[in-house]
Amino acid sequence: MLIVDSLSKSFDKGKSFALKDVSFKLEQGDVCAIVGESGSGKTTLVRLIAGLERPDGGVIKLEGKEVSSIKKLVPPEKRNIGLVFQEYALFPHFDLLKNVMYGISKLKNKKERAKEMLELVGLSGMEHRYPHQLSGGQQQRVALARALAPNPSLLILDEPFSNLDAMLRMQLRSQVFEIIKKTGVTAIFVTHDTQDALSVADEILILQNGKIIQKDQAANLYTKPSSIYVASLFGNTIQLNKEMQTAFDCPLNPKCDHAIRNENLSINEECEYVTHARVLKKTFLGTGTQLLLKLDNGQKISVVTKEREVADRIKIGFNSTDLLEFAG
Ligand SMILES: Nc1ncnc2c1ncn2[C@@H]1O[C@H](COP(=O)(O)OP(=O)(O)OP(=O)(O)O)[C@@H](O)[C@H]1O
Repeated sequence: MLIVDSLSKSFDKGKSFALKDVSFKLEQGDVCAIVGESGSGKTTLVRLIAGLERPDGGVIKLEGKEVSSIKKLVPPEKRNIGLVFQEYALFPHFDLLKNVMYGISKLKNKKERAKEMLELVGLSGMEHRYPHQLSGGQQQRVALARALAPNPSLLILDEPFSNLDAMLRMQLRSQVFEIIKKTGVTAIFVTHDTQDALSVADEILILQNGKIIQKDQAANLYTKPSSIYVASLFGNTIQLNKEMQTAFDCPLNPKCDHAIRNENLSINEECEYVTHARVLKKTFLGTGTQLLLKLDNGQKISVVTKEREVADRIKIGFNSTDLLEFAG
């Protein structure tokens, strides 16, 4: 459905690449999250797919047709791609119905379609309100209705929840992806929030310095990250370097790198590998406590525990089944 093949883009005459040799495919109905730190190339990738930039190399095909290459650039409005951005980009002087109708040029029954879309996003009855009369979450649902109205072959959502507070973000995230699944549209969702990505995407693509470093199903990315970097994107991870291996008395394969996830560390429980530690600092987080620990060999680590009451001296450990191993 979408094929991205060896895509490259630089902005300073080839001196540094914003994207380098990026290839992936999406099938009809796939929901793929693109995750990466600031500057990793997420926006450049979706701008290339949307036709807002021309690639320096590589090809993009949509529904079997070449839409981008060095030689060819099908304009954005001819790609049948729906876009939803962080800023809702609604017309303030149009009511909701007109805002949604705006995106539909080809369909005859524009009004019915716009009403249907507003109903889909849970805003029927509000057709004649103006954007300023809506909350941020409602405005983002209008933006989604507008993007879906022309029945796009691909929907791109670029950081759509960044402007919203945590509670609303969670609610809207599940509503939006329920709607996306209901319509069966293929979707690309750009985010720097790995929780967003894990909770909604079938597949996650990780970008680092303009390259794909892993593309996998959400559960696999969490359990089988390809590097410590990927592991640490999905939660607090403690690297088991030589000193840490000595502290826990767990000599590991020297040809590989190893790490353990914070949530797999046990406090004051029987484990295969244990050490003792002095608690230097306790910070109450509500759901648990963050501890700054000084292990008996002098290493300092920071961990989060669900315990609220923690003694000043503790036993800390983990089991070999929870080890993450990466080719060095
Ligand atoms: N129009 C441009 N001109 C020059 N350099 C650019 C341009 N657009 C992007 N870049 C550079 O390309 C690289 C990738 O940028 P991009 O905006 O794609 O990253 P991003 O992952 O979307 O970041 P963020 O999460 O901060 O939006 C960065 O080094 C950026 O400075």
